[in-house]
Amino acid sequence: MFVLVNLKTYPCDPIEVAEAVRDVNERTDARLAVAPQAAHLEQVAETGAETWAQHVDAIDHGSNTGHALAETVADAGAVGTLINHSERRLKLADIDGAVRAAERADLETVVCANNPAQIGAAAALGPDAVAVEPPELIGTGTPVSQADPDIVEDAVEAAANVDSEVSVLCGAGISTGDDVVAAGDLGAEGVLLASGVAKADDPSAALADLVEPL
Ligand SMILES: O=C[C@H](O)COP(=O)(O)O
Repeated sequence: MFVLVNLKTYPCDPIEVAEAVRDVNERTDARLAVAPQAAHLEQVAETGAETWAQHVDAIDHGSNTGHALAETVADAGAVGTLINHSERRLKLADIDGAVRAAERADLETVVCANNPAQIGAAAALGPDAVAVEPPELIGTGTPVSQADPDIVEDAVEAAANVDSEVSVLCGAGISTGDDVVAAGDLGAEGVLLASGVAKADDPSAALADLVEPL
């Protein structure tokens, strides 16, 4: 299972979380990665944790201001990027452009979507993975794998119908090892989570709990 921890703009210490991701990753068969804010990418990557960007733009080098260029994100040490997170929604053409930009910079891609229909459309753009996240469950602590298992199974089916090479992650409310196991039982190959780790008093213990049953 792939466990991708998005730090959003939570007021956590990105280095503390990244070191915990690195250390827990060494003790499990699961794959752990962390997605800090853009300004923290380099410091986080230097810890040795697998580092992802939260977003890249559909742009190339040139006359662009206030954007995230995929090559710069990769230079900072990121190996992958989220695209179209529920809190950073893009138009379809910009999702496509961001996937192409990430490919150009050799970044792995996870395109987020709200529901199975959008997952099918996202998979058609050829990312490495898609992540289904019902927006109403994000940050609630109520796991999607428990509150809405059908959405995960339907997303897995929708992606497979379009491109069987595209992996499916699920997210929203995931905070325990049981949630991760339930996601896997529904066909997800990974989970995307944030508050369960970023808001935890002890991020290292929260991460250890997440991967303990894997
Ligand atoms: O990127 C992470 C997702 O939006 C899930 O957030 P959450 O784990 O706080 O529900």
